[in-house]
Amino acid sequence: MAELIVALDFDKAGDAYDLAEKIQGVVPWVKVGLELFIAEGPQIVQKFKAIGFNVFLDLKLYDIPNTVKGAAQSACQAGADLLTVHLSGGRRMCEAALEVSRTHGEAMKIFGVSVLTSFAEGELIGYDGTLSDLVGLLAKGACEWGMHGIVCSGHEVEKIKKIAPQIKCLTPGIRLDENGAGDDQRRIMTPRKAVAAGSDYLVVGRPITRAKDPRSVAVVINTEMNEALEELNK
Ligand SMILES: O=c1ccn([C@@H]2O[C@H](COP(=O)(O)O)[C@@H](O)[C@H]2O)c(=O)[nH]1
Repeated sequence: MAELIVALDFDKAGDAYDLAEKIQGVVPWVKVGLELFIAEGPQIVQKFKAIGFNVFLDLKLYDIPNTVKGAAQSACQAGADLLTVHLSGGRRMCEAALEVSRTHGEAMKIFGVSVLTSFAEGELIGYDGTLSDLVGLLAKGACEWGMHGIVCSGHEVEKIKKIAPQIKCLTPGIRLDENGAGDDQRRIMTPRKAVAAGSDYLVVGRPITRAKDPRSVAVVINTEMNEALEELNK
């Protein structure tokens, strides 16, 4: 089953709650990212938990292992269900976050960010290969290290699932119109195609948060996701 996560990229708790109220009952997860977390602090996580949402804390940690371990501990205490670290932080850094998760019965899952969906081919400094190859390489590491999941664009999901069928894929860069996001995202995909490719979680921000009727857009996305799943299970 694929699940929808709505990215609450706001700088005020009030705006985030207003949006969360509109999607309650339709969407099981909210994402708290850097903007909201820095503005409101870790208590924001508990507040969304208290009103029934699972919380994806997308802090994309990248630091020395000891610092990441401390940050993961704080995230776990705040009540996050899922935390991100950058896979490019390497084995020891990712394992430091995983150790915290294991100490707490793996209640908080650790997902590794591969290559941000805002990158297009040729944009990574000092790297001449394809982004798909780089994601594949990082996915192999993620599997060896025991990561719970990988953050990747929809275009890399099939490749990752071939390398590691058991690992979860979380996909941002979701757009209802696949012809172009017209924004900062570069590797985009429709909800239907991302689920058909095998993605387990779709993260959607602006297509829902900036819509006139966020709940209706969330319903449309859920419908696409369910139809794609039914097609897969035929
Ligand atoms: O590679 C990545 C990793 C994380 N994100 C996050 O997902 C949402 C996407 O929001 P949209 O408004 O739908 O573009 C956002 O919070 C990012 O921080 C990502 O886009 N790409």
